[in-house]
Amino acid sequence: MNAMTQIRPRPLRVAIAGYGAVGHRVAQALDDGLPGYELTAIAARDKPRAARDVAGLRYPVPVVDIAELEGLADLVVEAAPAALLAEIASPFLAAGKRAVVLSAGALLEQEALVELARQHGGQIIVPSGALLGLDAVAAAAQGEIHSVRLVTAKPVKGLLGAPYLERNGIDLTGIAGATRIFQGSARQAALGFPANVNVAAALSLAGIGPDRTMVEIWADPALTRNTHSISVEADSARFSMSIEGVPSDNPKTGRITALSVIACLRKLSGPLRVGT
Ligand SMILES: NC(=O)C1=CN([C@@H]2O[C@H](COP(=O)(O)OP(=O)(O)OC[C@H]3O[C@@H](n4cnc5c(N)ncnc54)[C@H](OP(=O)(O)O)[C@@H]3O)[C@@H](O)[C@H]2O)C=CC1
Ligand SMILES: O=C([O-])CC(=O)C(=O)O
Repeated sequence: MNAMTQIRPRPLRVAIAGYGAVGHRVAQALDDGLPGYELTAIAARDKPRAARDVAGLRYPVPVVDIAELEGLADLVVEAAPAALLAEIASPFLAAGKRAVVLSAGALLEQEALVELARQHGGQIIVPSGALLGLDAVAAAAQGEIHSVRLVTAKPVKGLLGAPYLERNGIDLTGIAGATRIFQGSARQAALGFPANVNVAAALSLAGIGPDRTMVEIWADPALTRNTHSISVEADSARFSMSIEGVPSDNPKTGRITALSVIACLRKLSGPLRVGT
């Protein structure tokens, strides 16, 4: 081979598990072209419906069951209901591959997945998702963090269906103003609101863990955006930040969540990497 020959690495094959608000947007970005990546498979619950949509992509890919994804890809983006996390991520991690995990709350109860990744040289990547500031929290965690607090406020329809509401007989439909509906640890928040506050879990994993990260959840009928405010006290810095996310087609999920996955993929493969 000529010493000047350039070997172009083959693109990383990406599978998307869950073709809802996040999966759909990430698939679109991959189909439009993300340098270093190639979309190769999608898992959906309603396969015929997803296949009809996927047929409209520039480069349609097979729509398959979750169990088939690992054979078709080097990395999986998990964008499915939280209960499916282990089923989606385990085969990839056991094969030493990477899993980008959106259902961060489920990860708190699935510590075996981290061990699986460790044993086989795989990696679980939790993107910033709908939150901000995880870079600063992770940096502060290299010193001593005294406290981390998250206050989440969502429009009522961004919270409906959460098991915590059902368990506690909380009916949000008639509330007149901003109402605090939960206060506790990130671990408790993840259990009670598995599809609503994955941000709390991600924050806790970046910082001082799910039992010391404190969370409040508010329902506010006057809000139109999913709002998350974090405040951190550490020996290196004190900071507070807020984000007002525009809901996506799924009112529970901010639009920025899928964009965070796309940015995360770019960061994993690009020649310039900015941020912790
Ligand atoms: N980390 C973060 O910051 C954030 C995380 N999230 C989390 O990200 C995940 C994805 O969110 P989002 O896209 O909004 O959720 P959606 O509900 O819009 O999409 C999930 C998709 O998974 C599909 N699905 C259900 N069962 C299966 C199955 N067995 N195999 C394949 N697909 C299946 C659903 O299909 P169907 O609709 O037909 O049931 C749906 O299309 C959720 O867990 C959400 O809580 C969301 C926002 C922020
Ligand atoms: O999108 C959001 O605002 C946050 C969200 O749903 C989650 O953390 O699960």
